[in-house]
Amino acid sequence: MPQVKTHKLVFGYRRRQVIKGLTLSFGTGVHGLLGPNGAGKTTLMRMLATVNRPDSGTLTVLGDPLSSEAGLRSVRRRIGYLPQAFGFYPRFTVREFVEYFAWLKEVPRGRLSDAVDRAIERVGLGERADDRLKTLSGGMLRRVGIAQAIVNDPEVLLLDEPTAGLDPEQRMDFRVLLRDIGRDNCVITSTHLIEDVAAACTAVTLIDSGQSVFQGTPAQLIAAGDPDCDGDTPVERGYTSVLRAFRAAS
Ligand SMILES: Nc1ncnc2c1ncn2[C@@H]1O[C@H](COP(=O)(O)OP(=O)(O)OP(=O)(O)O)[C@@H](O)[C@H]1O
Repeated sequence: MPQVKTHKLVFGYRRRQVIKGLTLSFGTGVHGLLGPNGAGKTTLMRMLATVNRPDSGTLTVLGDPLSSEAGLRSVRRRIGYLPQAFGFYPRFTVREFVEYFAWLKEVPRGRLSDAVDRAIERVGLGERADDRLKTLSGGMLRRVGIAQAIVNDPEVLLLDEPTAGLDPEQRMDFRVLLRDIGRDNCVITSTHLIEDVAAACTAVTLIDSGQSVFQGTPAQLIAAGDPDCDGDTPVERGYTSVLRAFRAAS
């Protein structure tokens, strides 16, 4: 059974509908969530992370339809979420910050210290664990954000543009981490970097104007590519081809 399922999901800001009946399914693996600016990726991620409640439709995470407060609390312990813009306390050290999230996620006290150290090591910040956040670079802060998202070994990991600001070497290390976590869990990562999808994702979801355009494997997206479409790589041509076909049909 997929870890995350949406059925006819609808969400709007005031009267403007931005998610328009999305039916999607995400199982074990690494899912790249693609779409143009304003397509609704962040809004969808916030709903999957249980921050925004859908106006209508159903959202099922880890088998729970999220209809009770107890269900919500238990699901939140089992997911990890890196928001597009995440706030942090500049005077906290890396370790204090990640520890704080481990505590929020109710990681058992006996495992907390090891879980924090492991998360910090996995994002390559072991040497900076005792440095204050205000002394870190933008890319390092992004990695702290990833560390807090994985500290509870989440079964569903939601990452909103995680590679923004990472240097090429870090991006490659990050892909290894994604593949590692995605072997047994469901990882959904939104990105504008199509090459990240081709390199690290086992599945792709493409949305436009709050509607589903494509769900399949990177190979299927590449196969959908029209050689005459814009794009420097096969996967970019697949992206522009399916988007163009969807817009022409609607
Ligand atoms: N807090 C808000 N209030 C009102 N409208 C919003 C709000 N947040 C987003 N929107 C609108 O909802 C739509 C979807 O925005 P969203 O941020 O989800 O898109 P996105 O796909 O993540 O875009 P990007 O790639 O630029 O990050 C856009 O039209 C945006 O202007």
